[in-house]
Order: sequence, then C-alpha cells, then structure tokens
Amino acid sequence: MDANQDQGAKELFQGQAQLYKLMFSHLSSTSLKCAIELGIADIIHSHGRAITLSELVSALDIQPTKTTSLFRLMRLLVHSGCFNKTKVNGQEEVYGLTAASTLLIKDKPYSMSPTVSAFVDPLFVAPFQSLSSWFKGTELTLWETVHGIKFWEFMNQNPGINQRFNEAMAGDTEIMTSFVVKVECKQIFEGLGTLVDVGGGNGSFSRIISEAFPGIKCTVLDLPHVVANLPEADNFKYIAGDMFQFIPPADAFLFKLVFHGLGDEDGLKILKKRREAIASNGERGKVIIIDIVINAEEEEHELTETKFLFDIVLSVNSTGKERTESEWAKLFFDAGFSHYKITPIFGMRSLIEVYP
Ligand SMILES: C[S@@+](CC[C@H](N)C(=O)[O-])C[C@H]1O[C@@H](n2cnc3c(N)ncnc32)[C@H](O)[C@@H]1O
Repeated sequence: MDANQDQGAKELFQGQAQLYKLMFSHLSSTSLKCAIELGIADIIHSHGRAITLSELVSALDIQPTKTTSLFRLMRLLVHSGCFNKTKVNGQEEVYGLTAASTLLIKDKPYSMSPTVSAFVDPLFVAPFQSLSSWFKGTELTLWETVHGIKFWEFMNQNPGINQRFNEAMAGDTEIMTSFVVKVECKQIFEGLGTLVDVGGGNGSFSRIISEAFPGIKCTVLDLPHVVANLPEADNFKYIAGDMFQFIPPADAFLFKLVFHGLGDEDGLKILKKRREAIASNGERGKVIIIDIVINAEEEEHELTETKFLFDIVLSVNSTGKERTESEWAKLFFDAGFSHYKITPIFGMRSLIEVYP
C-alpha cells in the first residue's frame, strides 16, 4: 500500500468506527438507566468505600453467572465517567463514585435519579424514532406527530407522567438552587420584596429561595394540573394559571428553563409584558432567566454537544430552542429592555439578569 492508500484506509475505518459509536450511543443512556435501577451508586455509597466486583455482585444479589456481564457494564460506566476504578494496595480493583454517580444516590438532597429515569423512559425516547416523519409532516412538534396532542396538554391528561416530569425537573433544580442561593448568586436575590417564579413547576426552586430569604414573598405560577394541592407557607404561595394570560406584579420575574421551551414569538410576547409591568412599577424590577446559552466557539466540545442535544429535544417536543448570546440579546432588546448580564455558572446553564 502506498502512503495515499494507507491514509484512505485509515480514514475509512475511522469513519466506520465513528458510525458504530453513534449507532450504539443509546447504550450510554440505557446503561445509566440500568445502573440506577440496580442502585449501584446507592450500594457503593452505603458500603462506605469503593467496592470490589465480587462485593458488588453479592450486594446486588444477582447470579454469579452474571459477574462478567456486570464487569462489562462497569467498564463502560467507568469509561463514560459515571464511576471510577482504582487499585487497592496496587492489586485489587475497586469501583468508586465520581461527581456524576454521586448525583445518582437516591436519598441525597439533590438526586438526579428521577431526572435520568424520566428522560431515558421510552415515553421520551421512543418519539425520536419518528423524527424523519416529523420533518416530512405538517405537525408543529414531534410530540404531536407521535401522541396527537401538544406536550403540556399530554401532561395535563396523564397525571402519573406529569408527576414524574415535575419530579424530574425538581431533581435538576435542587442541585442548582443550593449553589444559586447559598454560594454564587446570593446578591441577585438580596433586597427583593417579591418574586414570581413563572412556569416554576412544583416550586422546588423558589421554595429554597423563600427559606433562604424569609423577607421575599415568593409566588409560583404554573398550570393548574402542576400546582394543585401543593403545600404553601407564609411567604410561599402558588397561583394556577397561564403565563400568557396573567403574571402577578413583582420585583423580580424568574423563568427557569421556561424560555427554551418557547419560540421567539412567544418569548417576545412574555418579555414585552414583563417590560410593561416594570414600567408601570416606576421602572423598578428585573427579569431573571436560568437557561442555556450556546457559545459554541469558546466551549468544550462535550458541553456544546450536550447543549445541541437539548436543542433537538426542545425544538421537536415544543416550538422552543436553545439560544446563542446574540439570539438572547435580540429578544431582550426587541422587548424594550436596555441591558443584561450573563453569569455562566451552572455547568450547562447560565443565569441571565435582564434590566429595563
Ligand atoms: C421545563 S419546565 C420548568 C419547570 C421549573 N421552572 C424548573 O426549572 O424546574 C416548564 C414549566 O412551564 C410550565 N408551563 C408551560 N406552559 C405554561 C403556561 N402557559 N403557563 C404557566 N406555566 C406553563 C410547565 O407546566 C412546566 O412546569
């Protein structure tokens, strides 16, 4: 083989390997689901130290014949960063928790287990088998192509799934909130008298705010089937309603992971109304947004890929999208706001303050 042929063959096989990687990528999420269902992170956590394969087999109470299969599962999960593997005394190999698997422990205050379980569920994954039909069809969203109705309407009609979805969102929120409130962004909430958490789900975000800042009266506005019969406190209330119809006045309007579910037209509608509300409050008030900002050139490849994956989920399940900074800025300025500040502190998400 000459050098050109050699290079051609190398590229061919690299291309083939790349296709196999993409083809089997669903195993990254399904093996994660398996680890959650088996409770592997919980077992290592309650073991109190890293665990050997044979200890894991006996804690899982599985057939010894499955030992090599478990070894293979753990090898994949170690490779993807979910667990780590070290040697004790330079000999015995043991599996330990990483930052990712620590978040899977079920009895920790912030567990991502409900979030992973919900979003890896066939209900959320199966529609993507019909993506090409959606591209060729006329329905606005993939969800409608597959389920015949819009996403939020589907949640309204399926209380069990709605509850799982809200718990999935809450799992995501609790990690973030403890940092927002207690560590990084305390000053953003200090001095506020009232805050409305618009599309706040079951209120897990603003409940933590209301406990950390008893002087802030927090109101969670969400659809009736989401906020019905949830417990309130003196400075923490729910309003059942439609954010396109009514949002109560406040010193700050919080939208966490709400705008990425809205197209530009709907996003602009909501922001214009907030701008008017701030104007009629003597120009006092601000909008706080927690969402993804795509900043592809400057970021790590992996983080950007995760944002692009979210963008596909949003763009086909709703009419929403993940936005670049210039797309966010256009929305803010078109709605009549004069400036904004982006603080990129939540891994994938940023906190954006928008001022009149
Ligand atoms: C992606 S979830 C985010 C929930 C919460 N902010 C969080 O981050 O955990 C979007 C939320 O918007 C709510 N929502 C959707 N359409 C709405 C509307 N028209 N009025 C009020 N809430 C709405 C949904 O019920 C859902 O709770």
